[in-house]
Amino acid sequence: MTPATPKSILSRIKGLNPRQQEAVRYIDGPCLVLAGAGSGKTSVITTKIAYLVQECGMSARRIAAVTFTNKAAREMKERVGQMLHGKEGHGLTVSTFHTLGLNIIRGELKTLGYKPGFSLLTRKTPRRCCEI
Ligand SMILES: Nc1ncnc2c1ncn2[C@@H]1O[C@H](COP(=O)(O)OP(=O)(O)OP(=O)(O)O)[C@@H](O)[C@H]1O
Repeated sequence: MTPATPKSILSRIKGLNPRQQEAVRYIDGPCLVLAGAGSGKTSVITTKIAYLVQECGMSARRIAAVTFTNKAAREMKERVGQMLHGKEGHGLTVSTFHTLGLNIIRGELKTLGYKPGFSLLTRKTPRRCCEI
């Protein structure tokens, strides 16, 4: 059996509704998408990433897709991965905002004056530590 030909980005965009298409193609500034659960928000974001890379010639390194949960990040990575081919997705960031923040801190350790073995404090971390 011959493998299915990968869908072109333009045919993917054609499969979206007019409002989704508008959101994908709008590249002149920030774009807020307000939509209910399961209505196609992730489809807009993933298609837009592929559109930026494949049609607008943007390097994937310049794109960061940020989610709240690890599950959403995993799903988004998988869906974008189905659209980008070869090295197109090289350097793309798809992560939770926690991971993005941590990676920025790790990358800028020297500038921030932190040491490589730094620890993160969360709300659950006790503020007072009594060593005995
Ligand atoms: N225009 C469309 N026509 C038909 N199906 C669509 C369209 N847009 C998205 N879908 C399909 O609808 C389902 C939900 O889409 P998607 O995951 O993008 O929505 P979502 O708003 O991100 O969902 P959630 O709120 O659960 O995160 C998916 O199976 C997707 O392929």
